[in-house]
Amino acid sequence: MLKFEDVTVQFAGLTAVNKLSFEVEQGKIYSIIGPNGAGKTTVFNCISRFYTPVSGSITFNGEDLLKRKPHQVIEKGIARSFQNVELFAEMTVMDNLLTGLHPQMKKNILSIALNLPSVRRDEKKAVEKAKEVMKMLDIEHLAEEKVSNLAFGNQKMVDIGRAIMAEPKLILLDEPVAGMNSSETEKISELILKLKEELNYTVLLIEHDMSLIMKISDYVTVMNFGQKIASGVPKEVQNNPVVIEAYLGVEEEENAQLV
Ligand SMILES: Nc1ncnc2c1ncn2[C@@H]1O[C@H](COP(=O)(O)OP(=O)(O)OP(=O)(O)O)[C@@H](O)[C@H]1O
Repeated sequence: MLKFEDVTVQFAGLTAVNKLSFEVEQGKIYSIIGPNGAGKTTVFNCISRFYTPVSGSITFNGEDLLKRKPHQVIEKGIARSFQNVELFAEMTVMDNLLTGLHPQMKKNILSIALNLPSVRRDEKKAVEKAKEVMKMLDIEHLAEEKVSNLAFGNQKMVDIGRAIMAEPKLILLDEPVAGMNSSETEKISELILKLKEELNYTVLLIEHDMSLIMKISDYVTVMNFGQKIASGVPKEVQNNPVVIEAYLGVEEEENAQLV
């Protein structure tokens, strides 16, 4: 579904991503892990088209993603949540979710101004959809709360909910459980599995929480200093000495494990 081939990203002499190649298969949970500054978020920013690689190619369902602009990436079916929640703080949860609506459901300005029946019908559908998403996230009771009044864990839920509103084919989740407590983390873990198993989403996940990664990922790629240093199913990666060394910065005994 998503293919990176030899992708390199540089910022004024710093190589943030170095000849990175990987492929994400449809319907799987694919995780990218690595120490701070490894280049993980830069990978997401390339997919979202905020950054342009200096070389390499990125394709989505066979189409060259690098020819697309950020809003076209969303139209192609790729939505994301952000590491540092990016929401409209002074708007309600419901209104924030509505901003994530699939682009096809957004009507042109003229039909909105004329308040056409079709617009009213779509509005109703959109509100129903937002209610469904809130139910899935267990935040229905917060619908009319201002985002700025919410605890951080709930703000993250809304951020993920907004991405789900677009009904993406591929969802990019950047550290979805960072700053969450264990019950919130459990909720997100169940949600990600549900997205895959019930809604057939493909998930690309960046996360530092190793137990979550090991529990829900189908496949893991490990980055360090912009490069892929290992990849495989969770068990393979977990026992790989190169990975352990990258995380700990020191050689560990043979049977050392990440979790
Ligand atoms: N817009 C930018 N301008 C300059 N340098 C950048 C920019 N974006 C990222 N970098 C640098 O690229 C490198 C990779 O950053 P990136 O945010 O992708 O790492 P990361 O693996 O997501 O880290 P973390 O786990 O801490 O979020 C870092 O050295 C970072 O400072």
